[in-house]
Amino acid sequence: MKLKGKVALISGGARGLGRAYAEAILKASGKVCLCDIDSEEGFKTLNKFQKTFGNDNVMFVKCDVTDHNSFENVFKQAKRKFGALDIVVNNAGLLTEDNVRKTMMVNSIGVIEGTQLATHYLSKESGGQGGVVVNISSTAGLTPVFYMPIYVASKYSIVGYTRSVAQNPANKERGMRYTCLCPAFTDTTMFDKKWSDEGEGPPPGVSEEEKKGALHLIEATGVNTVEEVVKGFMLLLEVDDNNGAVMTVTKKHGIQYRHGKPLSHKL
Ligand SMILES: NC(=O)C1=CN([C@@H]2O[C@H](COP(=O)(O)OP(=O)(O)OC[C@H]3O[C@@H](n4cnc5c(N)ncnc54)[C@H](O)[C@@H]3O)[C@@H](O)[C@H]2O)C=CC1
Ligand SMILES: CCCCC/C=C\C=C\C(=O)C/C=C\C/C=C\CCCC(=O)O
Repeated sequence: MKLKGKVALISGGARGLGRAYAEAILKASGKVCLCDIDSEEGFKTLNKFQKTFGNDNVMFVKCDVTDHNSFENVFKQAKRKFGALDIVVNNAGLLTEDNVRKTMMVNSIGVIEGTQLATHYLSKESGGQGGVVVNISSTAGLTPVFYMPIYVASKYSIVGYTRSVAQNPANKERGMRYTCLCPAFTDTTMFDKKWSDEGEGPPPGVSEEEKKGALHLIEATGVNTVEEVVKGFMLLLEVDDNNGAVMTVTKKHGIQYRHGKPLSHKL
């Protein structure tokens, strides 16, 4: 897909990787509708982007992806402002091990409902022009990690869901493709590289013992920069014949496509 003039909706776009995906699309002369539950950060990002890319090319809508009406309102507003929608990035996510319902609601159901809304609002069948959905999972959606089993469960669900939706024979007629991006540890607020000492601390529900395991794993695997992940993300948008693609971005191996095989390492 050539990104010039294309319109993207990005959930969790106020900061971190979502904001970086948005910036990359804007730099490629696309237009972006950011949505996020954090409106303070969302409007800060909007102001910054408007200064660089112009008021006509970017908007922000406050939204909680676990509230279907709130999420659908973003699709409606984006179509109203920009007249079309071509790309949906289901990126909003959180990492906590002490609230299974919230984790599944945001990381799993938020992505599934975002995909359903994307199919409805983008599909040629319902008056759209077709387009691409990028669902954000994690390498923790392809391999077990003992200190974050709930997060892992939420991220595995996205890989299976995206692969399944991608197999629908109706996609061709609808002009839709569905892809999944699985970054390894990446240097954002969620990761907070100082969490082991003076930072915010490890995610809620992670014990001291598990913290040691996490540190060991982080040391062994390394930490992606945001730019490295954005490079993979842009490839998923730009390459047209990748329906069903699952891409990992890791410090050691860079960008790789996965074909249903589990990662080789044991954790
Ligand atoms: N940072 C990392 O190491 C990795 C992150 N990921 C995934 O990438 C995505 C983005 O992560 P980061 O940018 O690192 O995290 P982040 O914490 O910096 O950003 C996540 C954004 O999602 C928003 N959000 C959370 N709950 C929401 C809700 N209910 N409705 C709307 N927005 C909501 C937050 O307000 C925040 O702006 C997440 O899905 C995460 O699981 C995947 C692999 C590695
Ligand atoms: C205790 C948690 C530490 C902080 C982690 C913060 C964010 C992590 C987000 C993720 O999505 C986790 C990403 C990767 C972990 C999963 C597997 C590691 C193996 C990756 C590899 O082989 O390089």
